[in-house]
Amino acid sequence: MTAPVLEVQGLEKTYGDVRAVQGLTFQIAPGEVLGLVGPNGAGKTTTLRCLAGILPLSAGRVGVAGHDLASAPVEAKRALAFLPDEPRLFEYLTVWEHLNFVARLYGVEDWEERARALLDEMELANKEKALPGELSRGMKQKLSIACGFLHSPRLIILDEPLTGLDPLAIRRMKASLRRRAEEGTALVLSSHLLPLVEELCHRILVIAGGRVVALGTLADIRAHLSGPEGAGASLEELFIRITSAAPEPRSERESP
Ligand SMILES: Nc1ncnc2c1ncn2[C@@H]1O[C@H](COP(=O)(O)OP(=O)(O)OP(=O)(O)O)[C@@H](O)[C@H]1O
Repeated sequence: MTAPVLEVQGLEKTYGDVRAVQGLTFQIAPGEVLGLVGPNGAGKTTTLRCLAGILPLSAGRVGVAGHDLASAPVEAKRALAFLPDEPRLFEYLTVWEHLNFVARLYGVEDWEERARALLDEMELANKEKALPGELSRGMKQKLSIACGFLHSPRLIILDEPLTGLDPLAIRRMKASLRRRAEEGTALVLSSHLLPLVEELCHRILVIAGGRVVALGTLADIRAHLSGPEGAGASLEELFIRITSAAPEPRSERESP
């Protein structure tokens, strides 16, 4: 069996006395796309930020491409890209300078050729000299994604990747993500757009109240949760059924 790109074991994150995420354990293989879905406040963003090494875990471990995120953070982070829902750009760097900066950070040697290809792919080829202030919301999102793809990460973590994109850009972005998965990149994708998750993801992790309530293919989740009568249920129908009974995030003052 190929080694997993992402290994998560017993991930737990508390903020003060709020247990935002607990007992999260899963693995992702190369080329696999995992969808992370759950109601508002379920713990999705917290989970993604823990996987990216932005938030320290309260308990558990995360391994990326065989590197432990706590004991070998540089190696682990070198293997991943995190694309938050709000693009974060440098106000005084142009589009091209962003790519140059990222290339230098990650030591990408043939970056100019890759950067040009990515700008073409993201339809930003005529914006090389533009500053972020001159870009639309969707263009900023595309630049952030181009920066994330530049070092060919083994794992791409995306929070609501389609926010702000127009219908054509959405179609192209889905194709870009699918292509990277076919090339062996593992993806974790969090979204409230359930048809997107249904379309792109091989497996789906449903989280509610900080806990995993379902993990598997859509067919697994259907079979497990809805019985024969729900055989044709969409992810949206299953989601509503699963999460309407799920708990709120727990306070540590409550009993476990
Ligand atoms: N910085 C913080 N300090 C304290 N509590 C936090 C913090 N960030 C998140 N929380 C709490 O942790 C829980 C999980 O929040 P999180 O943002 O991970 O949820 P989410 O699934 O991403 O929600 P949404 O779909 O609304 O974006 C919530 O109860 C939230 O109030």
